[in-house]
Amino acid sequence: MTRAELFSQIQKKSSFLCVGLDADLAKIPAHLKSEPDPIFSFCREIIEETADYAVAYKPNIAFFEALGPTGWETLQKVNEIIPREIFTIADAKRGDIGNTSKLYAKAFFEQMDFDSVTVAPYMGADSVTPFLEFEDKWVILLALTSNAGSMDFQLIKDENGKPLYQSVLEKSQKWGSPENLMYVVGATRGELIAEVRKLVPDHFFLVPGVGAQGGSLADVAKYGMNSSCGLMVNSSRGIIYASDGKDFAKAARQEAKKLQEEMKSLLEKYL
Ligand SMILES: O=C(O)c1cc(=O)[nH]c(=O)n1[C@@H]1O[C@H](COP(=O)(O)O)[C@@H](O)[C@H]1O
Repeated sequence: MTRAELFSQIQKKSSFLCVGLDADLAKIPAHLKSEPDPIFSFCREIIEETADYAVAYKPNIAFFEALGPTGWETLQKVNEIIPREIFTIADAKRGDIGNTSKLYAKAFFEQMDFDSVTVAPYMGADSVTPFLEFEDKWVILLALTSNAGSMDFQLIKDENGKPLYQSVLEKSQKWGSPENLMYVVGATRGELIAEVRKLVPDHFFLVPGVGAQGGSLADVAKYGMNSSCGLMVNSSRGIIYASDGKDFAKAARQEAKKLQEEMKSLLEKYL
């Protein structure tokens, strides 16, 4: 998917919502457990009920890998039922020496036809660029993550006072462009999102951390929105586990709708 196509969908739906498919067998409603593929049934209903409000879906690969070989088949099936105009993110956080990264890229872009994959920058240019060689496919590079552990490395300052995440942003911009490279910036980072936006004015950000992790959607829009929106804000547990009863998908729809309505007013305010 191109950047223009993504932006046009954001405008059409008045939404920049990414629904995170962190589908955990231990948390899905009990009545689904007798289905032949409970995780697929769960994701299918969630997708059907939230597709009107979502511009992206982000299956977190760990939740599928943890099921063993059948988990990969489930992931493939889930990706195939996501409507084609909706952006898909394989949240796999990959990155390795070049020839290995190339095969990770083939797995997610060719075997499974995801639009994007999350990649860790730690191993540097040759671990990331193999993912950037696929037409209309995207790397979403971890920049400033939402978790407490982001302090351990990302916020460490060099001798000039520059935090590591800023070096990641500066250097990695040379590897790709706003047409094939996005950044993960946690919603829990508040005003630091503005610092990131200053360094990368045009790139899209994937912003996890609203909902269960407590980040503020209003702050994300205030500090991070650009003239093409430039944001996809993810919520996983806050949407998909809104209810653990038979009404789980309808409850997910309500949560997605609530976020979309807030996003609509933020788009009207800042775009
Ligand atoms: O790359 C990510 O998606 C990600 C980066 C980050 O900094 N923080 C973060 O929470 N995530 C992912 O975003 C999702 C957040 O889920 P919820 O907290 O349930 O909304 C999970 O799939 C995380 O793996």
